[in-house]
Parts: sequence; structure tokens; C-alpha cells
Amino acid sequence: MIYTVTLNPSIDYHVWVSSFVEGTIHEAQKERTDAGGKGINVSKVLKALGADSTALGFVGGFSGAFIQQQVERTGIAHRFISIEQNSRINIKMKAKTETDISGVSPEIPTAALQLLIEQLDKLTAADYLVLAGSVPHSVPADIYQQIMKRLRDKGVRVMLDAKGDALRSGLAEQPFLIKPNHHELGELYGVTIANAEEACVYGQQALSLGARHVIVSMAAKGAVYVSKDAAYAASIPQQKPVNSIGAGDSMVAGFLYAHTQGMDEQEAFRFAVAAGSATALSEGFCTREKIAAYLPEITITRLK
Ligand SMILES: Nc1ncnc2c1ncn2[C@@H]1O[C@H](COP(=O)(O)OP(=O)(O)OP(=O)(O)O)[C@@H](O)[C@H]1O
Ligand SMILES: O=P(O)(O)OC[C@@]1(O)O[C@H](CO)[C@@H](O)[C@@H]1O
Repeated sequence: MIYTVTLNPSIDYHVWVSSFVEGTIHEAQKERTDAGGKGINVSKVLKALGADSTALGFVGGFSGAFIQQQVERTGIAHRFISIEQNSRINIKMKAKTETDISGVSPEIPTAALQLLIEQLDKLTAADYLVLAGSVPHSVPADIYQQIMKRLRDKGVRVMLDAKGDALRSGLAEQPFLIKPNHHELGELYGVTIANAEEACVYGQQALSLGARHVIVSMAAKGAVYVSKDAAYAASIPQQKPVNSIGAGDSMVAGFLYAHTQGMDEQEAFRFAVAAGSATALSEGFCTREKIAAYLPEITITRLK
């Protein structure tokens, strides 16, 4: 079974305005409200691909009730833990460029965190665990590392999509996959990553710190994959993006899906990049059909 953990889910409020001018009133042209958060998005893409997963995490208040209802409507199994404070509302404002405002994370009581740990203690070597997204302020920043440490001897394969301290500390526990974008990977080493060759160099450093597979996503510049056996760069169709929200989550879901279908690492990487691009270049998340259409347009080059 695949489990996704979203410690800090959100209602994603997408709103379109013709232009944004600070300090003035704007009338929205269009809006959409989704259940969001990186782990939940991974579950949604897996569902679209026909793979079941169970979504875990904390939901609270009216916003948490909405998130839970949407997840249920999509047919995704969940074992969300209820908390008192409202789950976040994240604003995704699309004008000439996109502006995000992420809501304040709710307080996660120690007892709720303990319940999550107990759920995770039941995982076995047959399971995959996706740990994705920000860590609420009331939760220790190294919580992903703590979770992986508890699961270390069970052989659970962990996909870690985090940044900053949560990523840095998590690396030591040898996650199966990490998927930083080039800014997040650069931040880890205090450098700016500008191209595939540089992404490869720092991806290899992340391997030496413990990760077993690394995908560095680079938005319109494609992505780089690094493992102990090989390194590849993917170039992608050059089109105007329609929606970049969830493109990275689609990559994580795509790689995981492809891996569980028995694809080798190069093909799993191609599938992951096609999934990310299918989400970025169309309205809504990728689907099986959209991914199939993008697959032939992804060019993979061997770097190592
Ligand atoms: N403008 C684009 N054109 C084509 N593909 C894109 C574009 N932006 C993103 N993608 C695809 O999606 C993948 C992930 O994008 P990105 O690097 O923006 O991830 P991210 O920062 O984790 O995104 P998010 O946090 O919004 O999910 C890219 O590697 C690429 O395959
Ligand atoms: O603040 P975090 O947890 O890092 O990211 C949250 C978020 O931006 O990530 C998803 C897209 O990847 C959205 O659904 C959600 O709003």
C-alpha cells in the first residue's frame, strides 16, 4: 500500500484577476477551490493513474472538513486525524504572474502527532510512504527524519518532498527518493543551480548524504535524475505553462507509480517528467491520457 502524509494540508483557493495592483480592489474573473497539500496531491494523481493510496495527516475546522470531503469525493482512502484549529487556506492568485499566499499553519497537539506516529508504526516493507510538504510550526522541524528513523528497520520505502531543515535532516535516513526543485537543492548547499550539469553535481552530493534516487525538478528547464547507477537530464516541450501548482507533486506520483509498475529507472524518470509537464501545461492535474500524450515529447540524455 502507498501512504501519503500531509502534515499541513490546505484549501487551495485559485483566483484569476486581470492584473494585480497592491492597495486596490480587484474583481475576480474566475475562481476554483481544491483540497491541497503536497501529499494529498500525490494521492490525487495516483488515483487518476488507477493506483490506490491512503492519505494521512491532520485536518481541522471548517477548512479541514472541506478538505476531507473533497478527498472522500475523489475516492481516496484516508485516515486523517482531527485537530481543533482550521487547516490552512492557501491563495494562488493568477494575474500576469502567479502570487501565492500560504495560510498560517494550525497548532498540532502532541497527542495528535502521537496518533500519526502510531499509524505509521504499522507500516511494513511492502509499503511506500510519501512525506511531502511543509511542517507546521508546532511540529519539530526534523519530524520527517524522526519518522524515517522509526521505520528504518522495517524497509519501508520513503519518498521525501521537503525543503530546508526538513530535507537536510531527512537525508541522513536514506530516503528512497527526494524531489527538490533546483532552488530547494541549491539552498541546501548555499549555491544557485542554473542548469542540468549543476543539478547533477548537487544531486550526486545529495546521494552521498543518503538519498537513493534524486529528481531535481527545474520547472520549464525540465529535470535531472541521479542514482548510484546513472544520471539523466530530461528536456520538455517549450509551451506556456497553464498551471504550475502540483507539477512537482505530479512528478513524485508519476515516479512512484512507474516504479510500482516495474519500469526501469530511466523510464520511470521519463514518466515522472511527462506527469509534471502534463500538469504544468494543462488545466487541472495530469491524467493517464495527458501523460501518454507528453511521453514522446520528453527527451532523455544520459549525463553519467
Ligand atoms: N513551464 C513548464 N513547462 C513544462 N513543464 C513544466 C513547466 N513547469 C513545470 N514543468 C514540469 O513539472 C516539473 C516540476 O516542476 P517544478 O520544478 O516547478 O516543481 P515544484 O517547484 O516542485 O512545483 P510545485 O511545488 O508547484 O508542485 C518540471 O520538472 C517539468 O517536468
Ligand atoms: O506550504 P507547503 O506545504 O510546502 O505547500 C503547500 C502547497 O503549495 O503545495 C501544493 C502544491 O505543490 C499545494 O496544493 C499547496 O497549497
